[in-house]
Amino acid sequence: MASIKIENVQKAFGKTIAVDQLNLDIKEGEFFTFLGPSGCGKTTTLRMIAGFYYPTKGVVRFGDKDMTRVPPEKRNTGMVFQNYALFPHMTVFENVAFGLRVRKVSSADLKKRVLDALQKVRLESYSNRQVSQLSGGQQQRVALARALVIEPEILLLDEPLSNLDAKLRDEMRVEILRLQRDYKITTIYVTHDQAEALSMSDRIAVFNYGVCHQVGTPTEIYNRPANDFVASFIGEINLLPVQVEKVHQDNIEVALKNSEQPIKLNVENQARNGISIIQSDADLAVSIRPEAIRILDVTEEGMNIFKGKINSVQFFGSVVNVMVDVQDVLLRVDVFNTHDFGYFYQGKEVYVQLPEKQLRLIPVISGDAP
Ligand SMILES: Nc1ncnc2c1ncn2[C@@H]1O[C@H](COP(=O)(O)OP(=O)(O)OP(=O)(O)O)[C@@H](O)[C@H]1O
Repeated sequence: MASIKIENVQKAFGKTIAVDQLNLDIKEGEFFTFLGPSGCGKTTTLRMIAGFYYPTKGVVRFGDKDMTRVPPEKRNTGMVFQNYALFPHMTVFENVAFGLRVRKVSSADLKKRVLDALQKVRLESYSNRQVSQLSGGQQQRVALARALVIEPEILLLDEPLSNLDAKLRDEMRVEILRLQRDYKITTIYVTHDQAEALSMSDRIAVFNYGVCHQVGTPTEIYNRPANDFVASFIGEINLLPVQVEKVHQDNIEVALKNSEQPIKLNVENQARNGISIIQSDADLAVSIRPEAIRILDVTEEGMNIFKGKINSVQFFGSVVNVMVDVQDVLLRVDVFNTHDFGYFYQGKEVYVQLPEKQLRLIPVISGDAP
């Protein structure tokens, strides 16, 4: 097991800067996910950790050891790829044994370790099968066993589930987490699937255009996004452009920019996204998750309550999505399906409450993409 430190790393391919000014501190035994859209630099970063690429600038450390220019075979990392990268004409046993044979492990030890690894991924009865006779999920288990059998310090998983159907994906998520906990191995998981990232990770780094925008636990990333990119990449969100009117010690008064009549909101004044953001030149928005907005039949005492009209209703089974028009600002509200059929309908007048603690004042950076 090892911790991983990435210090001011940049990777350029000619004029393309694939990764820039990257700093990450991944703890021993952590399940750490790189999340972001296609081409954002996830795989390039993983490959710099594996040693397949060397950084253009910066340092990669495992524990205190500088690994920046150490070749892959001297790093003790196990890697699993999206396309499995198995040898199709070899048996399951031989695929898993491959890394041990390269390391010249004695045949008795080799047999024991391969069978142990196959048992861990529940494929012990398949050891003599050709890999080409296995299902996608089984092949991915072989790839996992092959990576784990060498007892790596670090496990690197590059979109390992993206070739599997939805049901198998769910099963393999559980399997990977179980293995990670059994082996207590520092794991980096690359995905563009937010549900995978939120449900599996200890912490997540969110990337876009080669830049890491936020590192945090799944709840931090979801509840306290650092900017509009993170907010809208993960889950559904209402993003309301605002300008700051007044700053108080505990809260900030903002005014919505696009409303017909002035709408003022009170937002909690947090040190993290309060003063420093207000003093910067960034455009600002208030973000709120659809499930955090309350719909009321009658108005109540309280802050941030506005009269609106239902614009549309969509039924999704457990959740009903209600779009509410407040002074030309359209708010997405998700409510649990606990009301009678027809309770929400187009044109119905309602009140909405945007609870102060659920509102985040965040910088708008999406215009900055190269
Ligand atoms: N070997 C290479 N040569 C030139 N450019 C590259 C190379 N590898 C990656 N890039 C570029 O670097 C950027 C980041 O690519 P990378 O593969 O790291 O993204 P990613 O987030 O893993 O994407 P995906 O989810 O599609 O795999 C992209 O613009 C890509 O085109």
